[in-house]
Amino acid sequence: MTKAYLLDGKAIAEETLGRVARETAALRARGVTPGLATVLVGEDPASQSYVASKGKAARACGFHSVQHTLPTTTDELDLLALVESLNADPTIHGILVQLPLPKTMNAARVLELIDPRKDVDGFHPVNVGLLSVGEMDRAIVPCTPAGSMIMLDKACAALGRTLAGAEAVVIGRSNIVGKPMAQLLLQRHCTVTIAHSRTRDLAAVARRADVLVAAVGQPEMVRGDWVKPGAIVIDVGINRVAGEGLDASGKPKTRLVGDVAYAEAAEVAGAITPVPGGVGRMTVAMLMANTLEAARRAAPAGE
Ligand SMILES: Nc1nc2c(c(=O)[nH]1)N[C@@H](CN(C=O)c1ccc(C(=O)N[C@@H](CCC(=O)O)C(=O)O)cc1)CN2
Repeated sequence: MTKAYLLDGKAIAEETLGRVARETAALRARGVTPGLATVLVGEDPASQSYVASKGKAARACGFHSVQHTLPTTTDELDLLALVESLNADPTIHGILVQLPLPKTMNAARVLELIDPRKDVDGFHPVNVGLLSVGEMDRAIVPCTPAGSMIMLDKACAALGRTLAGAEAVVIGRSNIVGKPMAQLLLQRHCTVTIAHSRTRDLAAVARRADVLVAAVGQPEMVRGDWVKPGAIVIDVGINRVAGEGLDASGKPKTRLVGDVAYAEAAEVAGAITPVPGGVGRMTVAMLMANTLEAARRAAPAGE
C-alpha cells in the first residue's frame, strides 16, 4: 500500500472548471461572454485531441468558442494574419496556438504576435516579464505551472505544511514549465533550485527537496530513492511508452508514464501527482481560468 496522499488531478480540475463556469455565468449576466479561439496547424493526433478538449471545456464553461484548423502546409504568413485578425476581434479574449507547430514555422514569431492581453497560454515575453517581476494583476501565468501550484496548495492543506521556507527543486528549465514554475515557487517564498541535464549529482539535489517538481520529459527518470521522505512530488511529465500486447487494431499498445517512477516514489513521498490523471488534467482547466480572467480584464469598468 502506498503511503503518499494522492493528488487527484481530475477532481481538482473539475473543481476549477466548476468555479470558472459559475463566475462566467456572473460575467455573462453583466453582458460579457468570454471568447476563446484555438488554432491548430497540422494533424498531430495528440494536438487534435488537446484542442478538442479545450473547445469542449470552453463550451461547458459557457464561453464563446471557435477553432481554426489549418493544414500542415500553411504558409506562416497566413498563420500570422489569422493571429492578427483574432487580436482585433473584440469577441475573442483568449488566443491559443497549439504547440508544437510544424517545424517549418517559427513558433516564437507566432507567439510574440499574440496580443499579450489575449495570450491565455502565458507564453508571450510580456507575460514572462510580468510574472518574473511579480505583477500578478497583469500577468497571465502558463497553465501547467499555474495548475501545479493549485495542486501544491491542496497537498500543503492535506499535510498541514506551508510553502514559505520550503526547499523546492524543479527538474527542467523549459520556458513553458520549469522557469515559470520556479518563479511561482519563489513568489511563495520557497528556496528554489532549478536542476537540469547538466546538474551534477541530480539525485542528491532532488533528495534535498521538500517540494520536488519533475518536468524533464524523461520517462520515470526520478526514482524512489531521489525523493526525500515526506516530500510533495509534482510530476509534470507525460511520456508515451511501449505497453504490453496489441490493441484492437493489432498495433502495439502504449501507456502514459510521468517523469517520476510513481510506484517507488509513492512509497516515500508525503503527497504525489499520478500520470495520467494528475497535472495534465489541470492544464485545460487553467486555460479556462486564464480566459475568464482575460475577459474580466478586458471588460470596461462597471460592466
Ligand atoms: N499552446 C499549448 N500547447 C501545448 C500545451 C499548452 O499548455 N499550450 N501543453 C501541452 C499539451 N496539452 C495542452 O495543450 C495538454 C497535455 C496533457 C493534457 C492531459 O489532460 N493529459 C492527461 C492524459 C491525456 C492522454 O490520455 O493523452 C493526463 O495527464 O491525465 C492536457 C493538455 C503541449 N502543447
